[in-house]
Amino acid sequence: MTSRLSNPALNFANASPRERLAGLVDAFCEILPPSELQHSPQLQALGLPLAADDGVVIGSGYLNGQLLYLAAQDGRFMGGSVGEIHGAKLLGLCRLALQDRPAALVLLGDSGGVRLQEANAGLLAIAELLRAVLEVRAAGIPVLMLIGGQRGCFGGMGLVAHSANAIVMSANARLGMSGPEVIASACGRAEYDPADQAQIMATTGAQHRWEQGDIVQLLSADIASFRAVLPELIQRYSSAAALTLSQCVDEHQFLQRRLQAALLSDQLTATSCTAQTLQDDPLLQVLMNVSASDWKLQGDAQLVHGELSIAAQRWSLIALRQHAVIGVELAWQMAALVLQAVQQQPQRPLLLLIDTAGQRLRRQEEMLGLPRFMAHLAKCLQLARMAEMPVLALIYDQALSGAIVATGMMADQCYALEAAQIHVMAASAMASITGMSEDKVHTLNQSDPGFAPGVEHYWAMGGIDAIWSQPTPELILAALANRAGPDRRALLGLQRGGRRLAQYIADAVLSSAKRN
Ligand SMILES: O=C(O)CCCC[C@@H]1SC[C@@H]2NC(=O)N[C@@H]21
Repeated sequence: MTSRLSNPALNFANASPRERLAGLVDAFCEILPPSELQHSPQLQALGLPLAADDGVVIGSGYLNGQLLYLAAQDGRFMGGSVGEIHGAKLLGLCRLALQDRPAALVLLGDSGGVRLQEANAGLLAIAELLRAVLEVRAAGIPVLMLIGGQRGCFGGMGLVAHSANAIVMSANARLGMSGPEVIASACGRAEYDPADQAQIMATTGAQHRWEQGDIVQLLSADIASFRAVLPELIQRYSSAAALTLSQCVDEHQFLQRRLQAALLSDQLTATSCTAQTLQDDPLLQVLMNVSASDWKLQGDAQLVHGELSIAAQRWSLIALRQHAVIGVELAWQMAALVLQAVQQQPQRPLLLLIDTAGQRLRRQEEMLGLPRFMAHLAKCLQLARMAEMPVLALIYDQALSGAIVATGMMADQCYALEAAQIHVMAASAMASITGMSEDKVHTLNQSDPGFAPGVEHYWAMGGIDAIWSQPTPELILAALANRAGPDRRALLGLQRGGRRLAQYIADAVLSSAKRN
């Protein structure tokens, strides 16, 4: 008789993460099995439930004799959300994959994204995971995303899903960026009603994603169906795992057709931007501080782009202004600029100046697949870095959620001005999603480094390279000369004392696997 733990006939949505993994591969072996060391201190401090695996199971198994590394999120624990430990287990697994070269890395996404109770560490964990997944792919190892849980895959995990080589979903599952609660808390229930299941499925459900071409297979709900598609997918992507320029160009054209079909703009504004037109905009001060002359800039109310000189060096520039809100159009337009720079000026460094109020909270954005557009932008930035094009980011005002993960946090180095702020989401939405009172959220936002939007907390956690009082050409050129190699954010968080567990846990994954 098949034990319950390895029964592929089980319904994927109702099965636990360990049941899903045991049914998906042979001889699943868990790395970093449950222990009190994985209890989240932040959840403990808030008096919330704890899990001895922090809501994610990682390990290895075999399929047709091939070694696979796998991770399964537990949507039943804190919505499968990614906190410091949860994220570090996934990061450690990616690093282990780079070292051991399995036939594929298989992620079973079941998550609302950033764990809001660990907002700052969760946001950084997603940024690290997004980059790590692309590094696994760059090493020639396919990354496959399987979505069949009750939670679906949302927020930052929606970005991670779209950074994989392929996504498969069962018909019950959902994939998106902002869920109905988040959108309704910002725009009202008339925009998106959390009680309207039919509307939710039509907006983010697997059938809609399949019809749009966002996923490669639509499956029935049993674990066996997921198992059955893996060999062909592994084979299909084993010689085409890495991100390439032609893939990014194809994706860009595919998304352009989607924008055109929705009658949305795929045009970059050609209106010239001068000191006069930018008057009273904080962006102007930043530009004047770093570059005395020789600007060739165009743009509109949200996006300025072009080229300028910093000391003797010519730079490409992409600047978000006036708390720009990133929806599908703006994400696509920014990706167009990055691709253009990679193709036409690869020797020039790229400067990203960031002021964003986050992702656009609208139902239509979800229909059109906002996380796919934002992941495309992130992938184009990764492509630039892979092409040895230096990418520097400076947050000069606001930065929120997926919008900073897909932009500044994809740069080689990310700096911030003293007065800048980085948030995961607005306090009212945070309260409505977590069930905390708005007063409690405000108190935490004032006092708790895990929540507070001050950039000093992100510096202490390793997410910001340095905080500048004023940008100067000297600082920018020194940053360029000091271009970072592999992602050291977790290590910096440990060294600076603001985020100790991420590096410990990622290292523990590597060393515990060696002992097995
Ligand atoms: O589970 C859902 O239905 C929706 C989850 C919404 C996730 C929000 S969107 C902004 C923030 N970033 C994340 O990664 N998660 C939250």
